[in-house]
Amino acid sequence: MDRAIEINHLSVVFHTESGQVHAVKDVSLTLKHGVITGLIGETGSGKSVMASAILRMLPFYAEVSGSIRYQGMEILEADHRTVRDLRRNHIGLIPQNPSESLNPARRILPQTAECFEGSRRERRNITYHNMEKMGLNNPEDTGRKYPFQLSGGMKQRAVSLFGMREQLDWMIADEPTKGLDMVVYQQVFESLQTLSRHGNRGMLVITHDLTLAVKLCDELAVLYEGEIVESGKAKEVLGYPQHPYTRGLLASLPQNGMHAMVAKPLEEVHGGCRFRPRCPLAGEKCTGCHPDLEETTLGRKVRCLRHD
Ligand SMILES: Nc1ncnc2c1ncn2[C@@H]1O[C@H](COP(=O)(O)OP(=O)(O)OP(=O)(O)O)[C@@H](O)[C@H]1O
Ligand code: NI
Repeated sequence: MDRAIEINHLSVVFHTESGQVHAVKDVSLTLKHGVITGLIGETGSGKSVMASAILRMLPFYAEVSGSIRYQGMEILEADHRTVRDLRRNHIGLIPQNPSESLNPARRILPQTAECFEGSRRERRNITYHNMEKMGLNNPEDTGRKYPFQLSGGMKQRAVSLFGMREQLDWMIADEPTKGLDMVVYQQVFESLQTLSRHGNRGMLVITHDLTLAVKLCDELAVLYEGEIVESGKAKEVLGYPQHPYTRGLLASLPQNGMHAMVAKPLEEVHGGCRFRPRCPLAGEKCTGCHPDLEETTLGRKVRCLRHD
């Protein structure tokens, strides 16, 4: 069976005391199994909310609409048991906030070993093995520690084990390389790549790191204010960006001269293109009309009226 995750017209609105937050707006995206899809965009653009929607981890005050299909099932309508099975046996998550995902009162080994199957000893050995793959080079020592005794980068790698269960079909990694030094970064990068290529694992990688995105990902979607503004092959999207926002992200990298984009306005933009207050190309028609995500060349989509 096709193991793709098909997201169609996904919207997420949070109803909070201070008002509504429309975090994801009509996103349609197919995550193909066997390739690595990257999700990039500034802080607050809706990346983690999308991951939570796939895993049905959104809070009760989130209003979710649209569809997320996986193996013939509608995830958004699945019952509790199915959702539990989905998280345990199908789609693993490497969460963005390792501290929130680790139990502060338990040592690392028992809480990571319970992701794996087998006898106590087998689980321990698999855990140590995977810790080493993730650059935790002294696993016995790490396993004995409590979360507060680990650095941020070590905690990040410890929670990575949550996504490494053998039987998982999919792994969603939310900022898997954040805060890692170069050596460890390389190790984590290689284990993600190996897991995708040889571990028969579909993968969605959420990151701020465009260098990681271009090296690791096959496909890429760029989110801006909860909307996809550009998508396609990672090398093409970042090699020849067509949306002014993607260009802005690239121009702000140190190796490209750190040209900062115009700051995001505090007020939400209503009507027309949401990026226009920051856009160097914005013209009159960008105010009147909200652009669709249109296919420009094969497999490439852009949401802009003025792209070339
Ligand atoms: N539980 C929640 N309740 C209310 N609003 C939320 C909640 N979670 C996220 N949001 C809001 O939804 C929007 C998208 O948040 P999200 O965490 O998906 O951003 P992100 O792209 O993952 O950012 P970052 O790169 O900083 O992790 C933000 O405006 C955020 O404040
Ligand atoms: Ni996030």
